[in-house]
Amino acid sequence: MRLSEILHLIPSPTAQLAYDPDIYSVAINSRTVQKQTLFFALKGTHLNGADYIPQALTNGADAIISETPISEITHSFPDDFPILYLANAKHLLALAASQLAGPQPTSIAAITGTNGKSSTAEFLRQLWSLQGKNAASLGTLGLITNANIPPPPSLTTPDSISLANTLALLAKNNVQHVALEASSHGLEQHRLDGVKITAAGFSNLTRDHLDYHKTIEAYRNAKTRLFADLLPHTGIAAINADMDPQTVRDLTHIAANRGIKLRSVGKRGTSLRLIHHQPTPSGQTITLALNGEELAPIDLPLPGLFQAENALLAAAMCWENDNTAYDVLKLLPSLTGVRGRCERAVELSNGATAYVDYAHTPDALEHVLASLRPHTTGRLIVVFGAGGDRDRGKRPLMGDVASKMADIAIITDDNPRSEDPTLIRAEIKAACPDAIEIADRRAAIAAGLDALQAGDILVVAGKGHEQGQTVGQTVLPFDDRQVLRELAGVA
Ligand SMILES: CC(=O)N[C@H]1[C@@H](OP(=O)(O)OP(=O)(O)OC[C@H]2O[C@@H](n3ccc(=O)[nH]c3=O)[C@H](O)[C@@H]2O)O[C@H](CO)[C@@H](O)[C@@H]1O[C@H](C)C(=O)N[C@@H](C)C(=O)N[C@H](CCC(=O)O)C(=O)O
Ligand SMILES: Nc1ncnc2c1ncn2[C@@H]1O[C@H](COP(=O)(O)OP(=O)(O)OP(=O)(O)O)[C@@H](O)[C@H]1O
Ligand SMILES: N[C@H](CCC[C@H](N)C(=O)O)C(=O)O
Ligand SMILES: [Mg+2]
Repeated sequence: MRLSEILHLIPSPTAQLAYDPDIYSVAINSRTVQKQTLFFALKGTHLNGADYIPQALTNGADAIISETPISEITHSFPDDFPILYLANAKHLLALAASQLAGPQPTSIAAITGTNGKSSTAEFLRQLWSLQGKNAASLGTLGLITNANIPPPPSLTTPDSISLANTLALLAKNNVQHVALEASSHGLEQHRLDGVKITAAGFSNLTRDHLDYHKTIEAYRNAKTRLFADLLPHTGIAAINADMDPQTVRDLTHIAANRGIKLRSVGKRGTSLRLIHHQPTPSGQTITLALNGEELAPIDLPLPGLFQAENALLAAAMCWENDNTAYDVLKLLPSLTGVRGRCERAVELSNGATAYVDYAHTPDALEHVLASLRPHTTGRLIVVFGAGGDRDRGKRPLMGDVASKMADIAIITDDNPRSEDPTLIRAEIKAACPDAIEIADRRAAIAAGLDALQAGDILVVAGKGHEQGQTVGQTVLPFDDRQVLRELAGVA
């Protein structure tokens, strides 16, 4: 593809090119640049890609698009070398990456929200598979597919180049239905701008990631981009109507302005209204109304109201038109739980149980504890911490939730990353003074298990499916479920 063709992917390109090279690939990291590569020198969170232009040139870059004005770049270039300034090059990068990677799957559903993205994406993949479709999901849990495709780098929403390449590979392998997680970082950084989204879902918006977005409004605006900028007006749009009223108002407004028909689910939903949910030993029985018509109760083999909300959102993103909705709802009893999400890990001989859950926000912790409370006849015990190098403001809020909703709270380490774990624990404990503090996660889980009596439930929260604990730069092997099983003697 000629550089000029790439530039024409956005409106009104102003560049005059003295030389118009043939471009085979795009790169955002100077280290991955090869010949015939267009290097995007992006302004990052920590570094400036413009500082790596010399390396990109040494590696054979044939053209550069820079988010730093050319006048500020000290490096000299060969005559006629195409280097162009674009204040926000990430949008063009995403478009170029998808053009170069090739066709994408025909149905791509993207889910955003603070909590529930991975679960909803995975439920949607399962629903499609149960319909006999070759489906995949992509997000925090990695790439889940039958196709033999290398996974993209482990982000919830991969960078736009990896994303475009993965989608093209899925399409080549005849996987035409893909459920993607759209993280707020990914949306804000335009990682999804080149994805041909056919359905969008919004689960909820509560506190997280304010270290990055600074304000809840900026965080909400990043997420609503999925509906405002990325979903075509003909696409399927589904929201959880029970989330915070401001986000519901914003999404309703966006949908009305763009002529998008919103499907809404939940207790306040109109497309799929949750009339009643009754916990059962293995999950819950839910009663729904589909477009106002009450249906026979459905057995959902997943515990917790939040799991019902995620399953309903997935269902609403799955049916193509109202006539096929009922067929999709018939599949709900066949859903299976998602790894590390309210996952029953151990059942002790005295009948007490231990769950692993990925709650790492105040709202998630509240939901998982509220969900498991009806399943206990005894006490609810929680082992939890908070990640380092992430939103500090959520720590006391998580402490507050634990102190109010659990009978015993044990504060331990999550992924401290570059922070001092003692200080992270202290920030949580400030709002949870009665908690027991045990730094070592394995010892904390052991203490939780030791405390279990008949009828009690232990929730080990925060790390879900994760296979490691990041301390400094080192990732130590750690799997909450495996540790629980080893300690309980059922490994
Ligand atoms: C804070 C953040 O989101 N950073 C992401 C961002 O990196 P960045 O642009 O800030 O990188 P930078 O280190 O400042 O470097 C600037 C530029 O210099 C380039 N460079 C740098 C070094 C070099 O030798 N040569 C070179 O060219 C870099 O490639 C980059 O283009 O863009 C990169 C490519 O897309 C991402 O890999 C990177 O994710 C980092 C690893 C990360 O930890 N991100 C987390 C916070 C994240 O995105 N999380 C969300 C999930 C959140 C949720 O759970 O809801 C996610 O989607 O995973
Ligand atoms: N609909 C929901 N409402 C509130 N909390 C939820 C909801 N769904 C999931 N949770 C909580 O959030 C945790 C993470 O769920 P999930 O992995 O599906 O979310 P996510 O949005 O993908 O998270 P991440 O941002 O880490 O990728 C769950 O283990 C549970 O504690
Ligand atoms: N995607 C989330 C995952 C958090 C998981 C938790 N275990 C932590 O380390 O904080 C984040 O990057 O904020
Ligand atoms: Mg996720």
